[in-house]
Amino acid sequence: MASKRWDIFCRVIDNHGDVGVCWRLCRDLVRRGQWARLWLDDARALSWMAPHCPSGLEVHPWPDSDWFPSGGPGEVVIEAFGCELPECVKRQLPGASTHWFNLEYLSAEPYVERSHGLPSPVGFGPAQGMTKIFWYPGFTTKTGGLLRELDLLEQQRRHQNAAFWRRLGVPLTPSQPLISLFCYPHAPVDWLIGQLQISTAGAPVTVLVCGNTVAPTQVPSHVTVRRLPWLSQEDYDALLWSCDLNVVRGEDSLVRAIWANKPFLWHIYRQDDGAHDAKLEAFMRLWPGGAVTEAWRTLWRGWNGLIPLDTLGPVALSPWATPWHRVLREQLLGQKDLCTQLMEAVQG
Ligand SMILES: Cc1cn([C@H]2C[C@H](O)[C@@H](COP(=O)(O)OP(=O)(O)O[C@H]3O[C@@H](C)[C@H](O)[C@@H](O)[C@H]3O)O2)c(=O)[nH]c1=O
Repeated sequence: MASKRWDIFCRVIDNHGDVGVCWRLCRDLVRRGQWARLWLDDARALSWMAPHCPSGLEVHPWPDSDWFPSGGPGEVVIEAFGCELPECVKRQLPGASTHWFNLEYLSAEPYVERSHGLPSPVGFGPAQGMTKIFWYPGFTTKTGGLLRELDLLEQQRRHQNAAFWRRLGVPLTPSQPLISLFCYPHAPVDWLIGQLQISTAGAPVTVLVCGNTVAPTQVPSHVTVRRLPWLSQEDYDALLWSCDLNVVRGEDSLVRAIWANKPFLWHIYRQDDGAHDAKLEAFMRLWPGGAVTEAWRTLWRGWNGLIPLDTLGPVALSPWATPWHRVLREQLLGQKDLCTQLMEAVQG
């Protein structure tokens, strides 16, 4: 496809998912020969998430109300997660840009298929006459898809665990399970560590505490807890490939946990109106049936506070290799990734 100029706008709400998704998208676009500019109101997280900027990709501060570079916006403009475009950009859209997308949050709920691709014609204001398209990432062929680099499987094949752990300074103990832990502060982390003791019958386990995750306080002697610094996004992805069980949070890490091909536990972003409940259930409906899968659903509900933990009884987290995550991954690998779909949408 011919090279186009893409402008992606993102305002950081909290945490790192918004920047994480936009950076990933930009990176993927430039790897496919596109030009991308990422406009951020808070770029601090990029210092660890993205220490290297690939050529073809520029990061800029959020444009102020009356300044935008000469040349105007690119052919494709993406406002991420409903962030309102700056006035100066809106004014220049007609005539400059042929495509305008609002990239939405990821969900497996049914509204995603209904809403993906819906046009919103702008009837007044500086961008009058333009049409904004709602782009919903998702888990079915009727949605905008998931971010997945074209060479992801090749990268995973080439990945060398031992060298990776050496670089991270994590000592390896043969056959000792490794667990990555990335979750919100309200997660019942001590409970999880207690369950590990049951699952492994007291055999040694290493828990790698990621980012700003609160470390467990009640640590039995067979559990080693190590804190990792914020890693680059590429290293974080590789961490998920290298662990035996991944605990992830938010949406970007969820997708990466799926691609990692390892069992995982999702700590969903909690919403005040309780909307996360339906979102979690919708995601778990993607899984295949069976008793083991059902046990994992119960575990996920407990971990996310949807059912009381004391009704769960001991939870067997092992064997680590439960089949449901593999089935899901295989199914999703057969679908077109988000970047391919977006590029096809703007072709011509
Ligand atoms: C732990 C870690 C994460 N990361 C990256 C992976 C992801 O791109 C990003 C984390 O984003 P998420 O997984 O989505 O979790 P998050 O909790 O940080 O982001 C959240 O932000 C809220 C505003 C959204 O509404 C939520 O839905 C969610 O996206 O950080 C690293 O690059 N290095 C690290 O060491």
